[in-house]
Amino acid sequence: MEETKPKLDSPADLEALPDAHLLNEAVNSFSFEELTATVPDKASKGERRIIDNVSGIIQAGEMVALMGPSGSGKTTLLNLLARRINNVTSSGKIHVNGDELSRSTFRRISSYVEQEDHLIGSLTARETLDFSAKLALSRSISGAERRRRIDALLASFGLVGNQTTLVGTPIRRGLSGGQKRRLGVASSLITCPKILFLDEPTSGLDSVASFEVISYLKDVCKKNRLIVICSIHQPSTATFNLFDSLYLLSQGKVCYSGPVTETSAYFGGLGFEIPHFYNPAEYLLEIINVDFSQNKASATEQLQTIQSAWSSSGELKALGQSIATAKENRTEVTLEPPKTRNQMFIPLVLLHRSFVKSYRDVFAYGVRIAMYLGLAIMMGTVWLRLSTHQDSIQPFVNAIFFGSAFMSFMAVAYVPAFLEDRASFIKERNNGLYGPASFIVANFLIGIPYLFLISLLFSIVSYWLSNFYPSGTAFMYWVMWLFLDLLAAEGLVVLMSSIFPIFVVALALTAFMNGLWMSVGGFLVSPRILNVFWKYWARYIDYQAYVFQGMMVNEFSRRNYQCGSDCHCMYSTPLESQCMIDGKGVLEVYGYKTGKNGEWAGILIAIIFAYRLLAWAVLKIKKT
Ligand SMILES: Nc1ncnc2c1ncn2[C@@H]1O[C@H](COP(=O)(O)OP(=O)(O)OP(=O)(O)O)[C@@H](O)[C@H]1O
Repeated sequence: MEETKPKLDSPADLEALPDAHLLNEAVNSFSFEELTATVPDKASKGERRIIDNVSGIIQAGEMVALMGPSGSGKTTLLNLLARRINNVTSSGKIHVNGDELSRSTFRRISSYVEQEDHLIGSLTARETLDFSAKLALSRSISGAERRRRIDALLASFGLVGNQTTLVGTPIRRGLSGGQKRRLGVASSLITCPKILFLDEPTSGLDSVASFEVISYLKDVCKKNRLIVICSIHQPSTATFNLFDSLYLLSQGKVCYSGPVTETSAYFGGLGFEIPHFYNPAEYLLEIINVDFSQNKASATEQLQTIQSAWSSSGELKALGQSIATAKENRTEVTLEPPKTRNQMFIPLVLLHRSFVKSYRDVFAYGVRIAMYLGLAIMMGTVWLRLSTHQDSIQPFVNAIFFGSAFMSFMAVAYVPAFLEDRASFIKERNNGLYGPASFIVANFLIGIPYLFLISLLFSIVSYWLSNFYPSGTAFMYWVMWLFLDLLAAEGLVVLMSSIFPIFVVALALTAFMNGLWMSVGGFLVSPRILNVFWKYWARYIDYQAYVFQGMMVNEFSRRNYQCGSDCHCMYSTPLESQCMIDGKGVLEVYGYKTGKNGEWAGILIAIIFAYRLLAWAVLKIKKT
């Protein structure tokens, strides 16, 4: 049915502030020829074309919809056009102003907005744009100019009234779905791209919110001569009519490409009259859809008729002519020389952003602080006021194991927060904002104060309640071991989640690795009798082993324990004649030497850096 055109939130929002920086003067046309993508086909053991010979040309100021039934190849085509494809075999040519551009120049003039927003929920709309601007823009751009650009973008996308509203987290409601989408688009415009790709910018939105997103986008596109290409599922009539051109795909082939205003005449000419009061997008999708048809054979025949009509159409010939003319009149894309960004400044901006997130988003660190405090109270009350009688020796050892191994095991709670940060990083890296080194450095630095706070709080509660060796120095050593333990455990989470950025897999693998380190760490099986397979490699890179032995030495190197009234000592040490056990005797059973704190702390620091370095290497290689 024909819908009425929804109204925008506030027409005043559309009175955008001057946004001359967005004006595209460099790109006049974007053309592509004979784009084809193939994937291996398991059924035929051959290849399957998922994009088949697609050509087109888009002029500056034009907003284009890539439309088609589910699985028709919209996302693949969008990724091909954006030169982001990396898991299919592709061929064809892409030109800007009739010229072939290098990948790096293409990156500079284009931006990609993914379906998932990957916005940081605990930032306000304005802060989101401000951090994007700080990351993207050269420091030679003044603060006043940056604020002017942000004001212009907020106004252009109707977000002035919501600039101080949080994006929203699972427990704090923030912007609406449509406002979030508009903010995501606005933040991708901070780098002033000339060509903007959007993957289903209206998915998950109702028709009013979808209309708003697209109409704000159209306004910005027209005013600034941008090229905007959106894949879109099934727009309402009002939204469909906002687009200038349509690329209609089915089974990877073009069924029509050209002005939206001419679709009705074109399909009418083929005998597919779009009924009055019917959503044209819905009708077009219906006539080219084979999957949901009752009669597959006749639907396939109909689709083939439409596709062959297009391939022999005058419109396609005219399109080929326009592409050829653009190539003949090739003009160079002239851009200002790239302004260098201060690479030292980027980790600081990321650090600042993570800091804001960490104190606003209870899930980032708040939940973990509470969890560790709970564990500290549990540990302190279970191993409550242990004495220096020999009966407490084993409970002390057990408590040390719990304090080191279990604490590092619980670092898996960091997986979701890291995956969220990683997703933001991938999006921002793909849009050329910063690389994995800045991300890893900032992520490491922001964790330090929080992990130190967790170590200190945990120790204050549990150390004294359990009655570990009561001296200030021993307490500080304990805090140090725990702190290094948590830094290494977090490094392991970062590494595993970088390799396998899927929540359940990252969680399972981190837990598996920690389980392994726990098993070979020295408590469950004494290093003296650990089998050679594990003994000669795993133990040396097991961060938990160094923490365990450091804490053991901290407790047992300076304390003696009473054997009780019957003078039957569990450990034979030189103090046996005095009915006492020298704590060093306990260490001997485990094979731990004293005086090696510096060496062990050094190895732990090396392991911490190795985890981060490996994570950096993984992020450098893995692009998605
Ligand atoms: N890397 C790949 N390997 C194998 N098949 C692929 C790959 N990428 C896409 N395909 C297949 O290509 C076809 C087109 O996929 P694409 O995601 O581009 O369609 P779409 O129109 O965007 O679908 P939807 O609207 O459901 O998101 C689908 O059949 C999909 O399964």
